[in-house]
This record gives sequence, structure tokens and C-alpha cells, in this order.
Amino acid sequence: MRDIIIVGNWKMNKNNAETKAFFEAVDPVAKTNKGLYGVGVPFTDLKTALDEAKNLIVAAENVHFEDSGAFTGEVSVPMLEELGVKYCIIGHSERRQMFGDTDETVNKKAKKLLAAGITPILCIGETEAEYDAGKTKDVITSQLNGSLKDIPAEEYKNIVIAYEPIWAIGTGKSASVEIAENCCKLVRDVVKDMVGEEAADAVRIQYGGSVKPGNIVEYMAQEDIDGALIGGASLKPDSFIEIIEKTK
Ligand SMILES: O=C[C@H](O)COP(=O)(O)O
Repeated sequence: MRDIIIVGNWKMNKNNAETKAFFEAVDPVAKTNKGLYGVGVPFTDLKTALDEAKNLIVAAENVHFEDSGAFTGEVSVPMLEELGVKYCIIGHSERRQMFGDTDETVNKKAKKLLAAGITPILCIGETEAEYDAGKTKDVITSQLNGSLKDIPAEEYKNIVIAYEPIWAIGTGKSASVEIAENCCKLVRDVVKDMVGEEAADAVRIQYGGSVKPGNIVEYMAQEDIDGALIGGASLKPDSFIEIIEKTK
């Protein structure tokens, strides 16, 4: 049985004082022996978050695939390791759309993270036009094959895949439970085709896109949904606390 993993993604929000206040309010509630709860925070908040975290896990929101060099503005895997980061979101659709991330660069990031013992939270998902054109399966298959290329089956227990239909991100228009479950099952089937049943059973799959306290329970009741990646509803302590309390 896979453990649940529910992670907030703050995106470009919160300073250090706000991070500290969030952890003071939320961290005690996240004490559980049943699953994992955490937040992805901006690089500038990582140290504060890690210092405060007793129960919540802390994720970076991106990383570069080279260890060091002339990459102005970037942060490397060894830099995250030095801070004690254990989780890192990669390939978020906002990075793919606005900052040039591709399946190829995301694949390099995933390999570097795994080699360092940091769990990648790999984001995939189709646009509204692709969904309407019935291309979801093709898009997911191509993103998974590209982003997880040459990663051995035994590593999949250390990987989290976040299926986030782009049309549901920040729109308030969440995918129906049926669509979310069907697509997460599709992700698992593609992984099975790629690396076999054992890896497909082990990989944790999150749904992301307008998840909130009012819909988290029905998503989490689905067989192939092991967790959620939550943007807007992870910013307010009260709303994230409600999500934790409803699922732990
Ligand atoms: O990474 C999280 C997703 O982008 C979902 O964001 P949202 O919950 O605000 O729709």
C-alpha cells in the first residue's frame, strides 16, 4: 500500500516571516504516522522552512541539472543537499510554459535529484486544447517517456508524479473525480508499460489542479490517487490545516 503524500506549492509567494508563521500554525497538525504532508517553498524560504519543520516535509520548487557553473540565477542539487532538502518539484507546467523546461531538461534534473537521494515531484499534464482534442493519453505518455527516460524501475518508489491538467491549475475548474482518477490510472499504466508492474505499484501519483478543502476527500478516495499537489489552497494556514485534518 502506498503512503499518501499531500504537498502544497507556494509558487512565488511568502517571505521568511510568513513562512515561519505558516509552520508555527500548520506543522503541529501535520503530525501523523500515516502519510506525508508538506510544502514546496521559494528558494529564499527553504532554510526557514527546514528549521521550523518537525512534521511537514519541505520541497524546493525547481533545480538546475548541473552541479555548478555559469548559470546565473540558478540553484544546483548540491546546494539543495547542503540545506537538507529532501524533495523537489520539477517540470511544473508554469516552468515548462514560461521558463523553457522541457522533458529533456526535466529528465536530467530527475536523475541528478535521485542520485542525491532527493525525491523528485515530477509534474505532467495536458493543456485544455489537448484535452478537448482527446490527446491526453498521447501527451502524458510522451511526457513520462521523456521526463523519466533511462531511470531504472527500482527508482520509482522514490519518485512522485503529479498529474496536473493545465486547464485546472489556478482556475477553480478542478477535474472531476472521474477524470482525475482515470488520468492518474493512465499515468500508472504508462509507467507499467515503461518499467513494469512493481514500479507502477510503487510510484506515488498526485492529482493537482484547484484542490481545496471541499474536494480533497473525494480525490483521496480514488485508487490511483495517492496525494495532491496544491497551489492556492496551500497558502492559507487554515485551509491547508483543513486539508490535513480531513485526510490524516
Ligand atoms: O502545483 C500546484 C498546481 O499548480 C495547482 O495549483 P492550484 O491548486 O492553485 O490550482
